[in-house]
Amino acid sequence: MVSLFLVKIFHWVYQWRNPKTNGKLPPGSMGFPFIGETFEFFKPHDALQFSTFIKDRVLRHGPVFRTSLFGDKAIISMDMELNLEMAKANSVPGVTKSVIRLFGENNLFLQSKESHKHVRNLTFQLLGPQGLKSRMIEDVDLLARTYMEEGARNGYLDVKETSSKILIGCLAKKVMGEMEPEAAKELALCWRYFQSGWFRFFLNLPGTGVYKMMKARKRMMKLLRKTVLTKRASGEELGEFFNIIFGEMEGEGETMSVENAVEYIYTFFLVANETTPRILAATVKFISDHPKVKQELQREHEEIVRGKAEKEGGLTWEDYKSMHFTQMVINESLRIISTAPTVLRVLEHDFQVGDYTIPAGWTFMGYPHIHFNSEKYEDPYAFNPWRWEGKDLGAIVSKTFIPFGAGRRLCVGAEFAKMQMAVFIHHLFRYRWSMKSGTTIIRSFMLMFPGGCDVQISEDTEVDK
Ligand code: HEM
Repeated sequence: MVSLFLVKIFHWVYQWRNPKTNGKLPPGSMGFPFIGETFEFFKPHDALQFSTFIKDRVLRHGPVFRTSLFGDKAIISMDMELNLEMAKANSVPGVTKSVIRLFGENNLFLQSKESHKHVRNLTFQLLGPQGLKSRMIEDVDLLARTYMEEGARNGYLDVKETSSKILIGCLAKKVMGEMEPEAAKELALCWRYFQSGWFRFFLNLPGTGVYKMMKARKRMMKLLRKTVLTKRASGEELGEFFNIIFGEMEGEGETMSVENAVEYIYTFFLVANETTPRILAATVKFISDHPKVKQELQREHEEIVRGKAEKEGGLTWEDYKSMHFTQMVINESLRIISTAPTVLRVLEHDFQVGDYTIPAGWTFMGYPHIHFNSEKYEDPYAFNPWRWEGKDLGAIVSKTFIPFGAGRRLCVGAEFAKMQMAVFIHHLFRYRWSMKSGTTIIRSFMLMFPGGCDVQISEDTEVDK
């Protein structure tokens, strides 16, 4: 009996380590059953370098190898051509089971090609250049100014947290219109439970990050749903986003159910909050570490302030577009901090790569290794915004630059993120500021700041005072 059990176990382990395919799999190892190589993959590392997990395997197996992460079979690729091909050929997002649970099984971003196309078009109306210009920049500007002033009064501000507050504040207003103070408070509270690390574990067990996130999700969805239904019943104005989503602006019929609309909006809150604040905090750290960059930014932003007829005049879209050096800094920061995969897909069909076959159903994770190719970027590990001089700063994707992914799942919030970062930097440079010494950036898939990411600013150091 025992020996039969052992044979079964060995067989199971053998099958796990040698998955069946229609061809030859790329080299690699699958680790332990179920857990795979997840823990090694997540070991924290210097954020400006690829992890030892990746480096070791590239040395051992070459730029394309197999592994198992988060309970799924996966292919990791450092090959840019393959990454772009996969991004174009596949439209199913490569997200973990915990992420699917969090985003909602019926989330339109995860549904059929048609619904995905529809939400992308819709998002473009909300967050594309026209939407940002006409309805976003003003709010981001006002919130950034307000929080910066608050920080100056306190003597410091946490960059990640402040960026998060700006994002949530701005999205909440666009989504809900004027919100009951109680509801706004409750919405802010939900974020406390949205901790990093939630995507790692695929089991929703009490005490885990996933469990807390799922609870927060439920609360937030309930709140959004209630606000929408109450406002609609009383004929009160919803925010501009819901007006557009429900097609009321153009006097069209309803295009999306309340349920789907709430889930769609929730996706923004979640994704936006997990990305921009971290990248922005890293960018501020890079600026702080490079005095010449800081000096050039100071010059650019002082010039914008000087050019204003009124000192307190808000930023315009033209001001934003005139921030050339700031945009060079943002691009450089996005390039150098991209030490994580940016093209994530589940393969829809078997895919042939040279002698190897990548099976349908496997997760594909494409790393932007090209960002560190010395033929494309001289001295690639150096933070040098001037390398972007004369380049198209508006492009969010190219053959050598994929911080926002590529193809059919290219980030829909890229323009919004870049604008928010630029506006934040502008307001930061209204003060003489310094980053708290000892700030470090590590990566455990996501960017982390173990010592925090505070900057010291004060009212006395306001430029032009
Ligand atoms: C600097 C900040 C950001 C970075 C680096 C970033 C990066 C990415 C990446 C790498 C992808 C996957 C693309 C792929 O697999 O090809 C993605 C997708 C996505 N991002 Fe962003 N993102 C950022 C900010 C935002 C913001 C602010 C929002 C929303 C307001 C947003 C919404 C989304 C959505 C909805 C998707 C899924 C798109 C789809 O499946 O069609 N992102 N992002």
